[in-house]
Amino acid sequence: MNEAAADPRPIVALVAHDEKKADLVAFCRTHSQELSRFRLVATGTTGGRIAEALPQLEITRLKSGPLGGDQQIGALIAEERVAAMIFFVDALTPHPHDVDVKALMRLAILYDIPFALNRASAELVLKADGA
Ligand SMILES: O=C(CO)COP(=O)(O)O
Repeated sequence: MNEAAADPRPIVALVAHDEKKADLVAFCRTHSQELSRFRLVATGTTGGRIAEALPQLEITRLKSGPLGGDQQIGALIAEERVAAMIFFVDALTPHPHDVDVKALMRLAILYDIPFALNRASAELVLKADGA
């Protein structure tokens, strides 16, 4: 993440559980112009899916969520480098790394960053961030 210092754009973190990845890709397609004004950082698989579908969007991929990617985004939040987070949550499936997800949300709350857990909220967050 050394390139972060050279990129002055505020970070938007993008995450989606497996069953919601297609929805997040669709959201990113609809809002690709607005999103390109931010530095996009995503968990591994989510970032891969977005990059594959929308190669024009520059995106930094961290580790996969269950392998520490959620915690890496949490660390960026704790370093006060994240302007907003969009996390499409699958509310119907249990996840083995649920503690990581909870920790990530806790940091987003603690550091008072706007974060959206579904599409309707993501639309509002993106609008409110001046995109
Ligand atoms: O599991 C996730 C969020 O908790 C997302 O991680 P991936 O993008 O690697 O699937």
